Amino acid sequence: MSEYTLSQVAQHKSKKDCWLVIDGRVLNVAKFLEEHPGGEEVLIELAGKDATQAFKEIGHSKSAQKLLLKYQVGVLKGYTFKNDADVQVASIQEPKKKEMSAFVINDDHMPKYAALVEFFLPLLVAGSYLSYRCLTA
Ligand code: HEM
Repeated sequence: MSEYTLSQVAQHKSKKDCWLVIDGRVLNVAKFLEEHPGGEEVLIELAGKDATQAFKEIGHSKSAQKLLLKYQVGVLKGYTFKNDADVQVASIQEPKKKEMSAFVINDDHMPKYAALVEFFLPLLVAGSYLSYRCLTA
């Protein structure tokens, strides 16, 4: 993946050649300008600059974060990613894994436990009631 300095990114600030940086990723958003739900103006205003803060302040969704990857043309020179260049992908996929493991626990253990309680609890109640009636008769 190519590396660019911020001054190299700054040379791409026209509507037809519109680059910006988000989280150390260099993005060419020229083809995304018209599609952006937040309008093209905000992107053009930040063209050639680091738009990380603005992007985060909006609270963009997970799908918006994934969309960043589609427009990536390189990485910012000197930017240190937490793990590796794909840290963003990893952090996007992480919640999915957590959802899956929670789902497996729910699906696997809880119903068995619940079935046991559902079966024995009424028997216990009925048994206790009958014993009480026999003893007090
Ligand atoms: C390549 C970079 C960007 C992508 C892929 C992107 C994508 C999106 C998407 C998919 C949405 C719809 C809402 C959501 O899913 O969160 C959105 C909304 C929006 N975006 Fe971006 N965006 C980018 C950069 C920016 C930047 C740099 C700004 C700067 C301020 C910005 C401002 C907004 C605003 C104001 C909205 C509308 C929020 C609303 O109406 O609730 N976006 N963007």
